[in-house]
Amino acid sequence: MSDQNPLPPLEWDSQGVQIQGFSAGLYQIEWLLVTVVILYLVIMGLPDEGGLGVLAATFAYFGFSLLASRLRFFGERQRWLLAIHTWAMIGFITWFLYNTDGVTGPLASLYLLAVVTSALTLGVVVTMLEVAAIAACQLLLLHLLGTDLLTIANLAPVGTSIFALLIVGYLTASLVHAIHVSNRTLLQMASRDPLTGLYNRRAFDELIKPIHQMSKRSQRPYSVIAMDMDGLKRINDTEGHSAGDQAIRDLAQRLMECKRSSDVLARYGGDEFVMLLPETDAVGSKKMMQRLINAVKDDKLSISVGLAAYPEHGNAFEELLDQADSAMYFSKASGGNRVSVKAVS
Ligand SMILES: Nc1nc2c(ncn2[C@@H]2O[C@H](COP(=O)(O)OP(=O)(O)OP(=O)(O)O)[C@@H](O)[C@H]2O)c(=O)[nH]1
Repeated sequence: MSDQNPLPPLEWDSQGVQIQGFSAGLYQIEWLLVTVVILYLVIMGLPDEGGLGVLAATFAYFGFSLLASRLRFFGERQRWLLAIHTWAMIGFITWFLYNTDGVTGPLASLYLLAVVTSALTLGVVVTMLEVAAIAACQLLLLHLLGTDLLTIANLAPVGTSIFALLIVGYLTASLVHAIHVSNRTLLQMASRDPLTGLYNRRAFDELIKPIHQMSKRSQRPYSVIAMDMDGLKRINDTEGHSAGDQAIRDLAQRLMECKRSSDVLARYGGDEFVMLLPETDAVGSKKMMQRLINAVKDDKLSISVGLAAYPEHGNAFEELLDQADSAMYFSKASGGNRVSVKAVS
């Protein structure tokens, strides 16, 4: 039915989507870190003390990253599992620095990779905590390397680099948060009908795909409902366009109240609504629609309804929607305010 680009999941956790999209970038950052470390070791040679340890840690870290990228058992949508990646990164960098040029050398800026990874995916608070963890690691390193922690001259370089990490982490995480917010707003605008707040046609066409696939696999039924309001033009002509708008909103409200939470409801256009009822055959959905017709009568509204069910009326969603549509036109031609299951030629 629709060749448009697929939407992200509609009830999306924008940060979750961001994390998912970022997973490829995460491995690139990890492998960049390993490349920098190996380049350093090739150019500078293995450190006299702990050289083998550094080499072993580098291979272990690379193996961890490779395994995570191949097996995908970390499932980057889960934030705390992604946090494990950044902790592993911080631990590896700390071990590397311990065995090479310590906290005060240029290699300490490798911590930026962990901070940026965290800021892109885990938000401001977690990133600030990660910077605190990096500060603790740096102080521990200074202590292990025998530096006097009580002198300002020794602490100043660490303080400066931590301050820089804080700024980079905070600004990056804030920027990413702003992008989440605007993405969420854009998605809302692209997937909702502004008058009723229901899903629009594009969103509906995307949402029904997984339901159709699931029913096909399990051979469980589902029903497609086409609904059209009766007499909207008359309301517009006699009471004005805003009364027509209100009638559409009232109907949408009723439909929302009557449907189950698993049912997918959308305004398809004008005074036309569609609904998909998972796990419901034609008999069940006809009963439900009859109840709905009675319920909208209380609002002095009337609808014509047509329905078709999978698999009894067709195997493709488009076919079912066509069947439901022609059944709806049959209801309309029969005087409206009724539900029909199959169109009569
Ligand atoms: N107020 C309002 N009117 C709309 C909206 N969208 C479409 N319409 C109008 O609704 C009317 C629908 O006309 P018809 O398709 O003939 O529907 P009807 O008057 O309900 O007639 P039947 O469907 O035959 O019962 C048209 O005049 C459209 O301009 C909307 O968002 N708000």
